[in-house]
Amino acid sequence: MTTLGTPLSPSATKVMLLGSGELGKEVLIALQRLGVETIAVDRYENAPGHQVAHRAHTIAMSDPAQLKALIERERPHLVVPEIEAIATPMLQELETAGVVRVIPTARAARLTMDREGIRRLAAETLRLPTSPYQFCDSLQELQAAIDSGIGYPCIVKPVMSSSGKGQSKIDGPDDVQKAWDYAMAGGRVSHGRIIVEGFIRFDYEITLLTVRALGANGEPETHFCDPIGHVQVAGDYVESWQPHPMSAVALQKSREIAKAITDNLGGQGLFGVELFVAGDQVWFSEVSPRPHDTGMVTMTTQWQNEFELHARAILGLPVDTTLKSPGASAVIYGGVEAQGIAFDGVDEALRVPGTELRLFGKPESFEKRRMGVALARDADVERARENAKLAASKVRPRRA
Ligand SMILES: Nc1ncnc2c1ncn2[C@@H]1O[C@H](COP(=O)(O)OP(=O)(O)OP(=O)(O)O)[C@@H](O)[C@H]1O
Ligand SMILES: NCC(=O)N[C@@H]1O[C@H](COP(=O)([O-])[O-])[C@@H](O)[C@H]1O
Ligand SMILES: [Mg+2]
Repeated sequence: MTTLGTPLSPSATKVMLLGSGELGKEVLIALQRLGVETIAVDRYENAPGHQVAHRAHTIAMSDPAQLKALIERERPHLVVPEIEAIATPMLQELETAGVVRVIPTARAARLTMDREGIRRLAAETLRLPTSPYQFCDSLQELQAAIDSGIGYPCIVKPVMSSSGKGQSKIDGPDDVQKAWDYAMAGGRVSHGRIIVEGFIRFDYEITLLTVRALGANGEPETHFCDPIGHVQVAGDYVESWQPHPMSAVALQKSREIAKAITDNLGGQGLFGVELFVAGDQVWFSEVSPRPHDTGMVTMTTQWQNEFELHARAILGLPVDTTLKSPGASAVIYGGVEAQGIAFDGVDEALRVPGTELRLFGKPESFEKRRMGVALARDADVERARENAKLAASKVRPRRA
């Protein structure tokens, strides 16, 4: 049985988000709607989630001492990681000591913060199909890995990074040094290690949102959302849509892979399982043990979006993953480097039929920082894609 309390009272159910960007902001809103007391944490002031939570804290989440002190001070019932770069060994320590419950589990947060942890689990322990890969600590090791089997083209990524930071494609020997230097500069936590992956020539890639939620008997059950198709540029998502059509065989394989990896990671919550598909062949790429950026489309396509599903699942509540309407999302980048920017054209954007906008409220804009997203629903998913892109293009960020 789940019992929820009253926020800001002794009965409160308290949830702490570690990372409070655009994804955490929506989880916080979903929790607020259930009367949960929310605590938003991020590395900078006035992060999107800070603006909607009961309390906001700014700390270095990768510093175990700061993280421990804050958790001991706030004593949340649940700690919900929202980014990778967190002192996850400390979370494991606190979970083992019974101080907090980490979503979905501290082990899942630790394994997925490092590409090596999750890739070895998927490929070597669970034997899921993945791209060929090697881990390297120097430019020489990278060159040797390429020469001894990974070959060209290949992709280099820092082991600790996300949203394509530090990631680049190597087409031939001339690109190797550049890719190494870029990876060294781009990781989220300074770390000299990279993964080099053989390039998969997929027909399309999907995110399969997979929810582990408690059934009526108290046992975890797995629910799948309809597949989300997406386009990535330089390792960062620019467009997504749902549903993405798939052959019955590819869909079945995708669900089997998603079930295998999420069963192993365990706990309760929503996962974004990233898969590459060519014909009926499916490769596991990676998994987020939390809502996924490409899943923002569910804010317009599902009865319960990915953030509501996460909130419900972690609280032990039932979930419903059914589609409401086909739809699409398109990213709005900052385009300028400035604080407190203004967005022109919001009215023109919202005149595009069936559209909605989310402007995240990030205090500082960078050229390639995701500042908002346009959503569009339409019975025809291709028209939804066009409309989402059109609406996004009408929003013009500028220096205020
Ligand atoms: N081995 C590969 N072969 C072909 N394309 C790849 C490969 N690895 C990554 N990509 C492309 O780069 C994108 C980003 O890669 P990946 O998901 O590993 O990076 P990320 O930084 O963790 O991204 P995010 O945090 O946004 O999920 C993939 O969605 C895919 O389009
Ligand atoms: N692919 C992971 C992802 O999309 N994470 C989302 O981006 C935020 C960081 O944005 P920022 O770099 O602009 O601060 C994170 O807090 C999370 O919401
Ligand atoms: Mg990814």
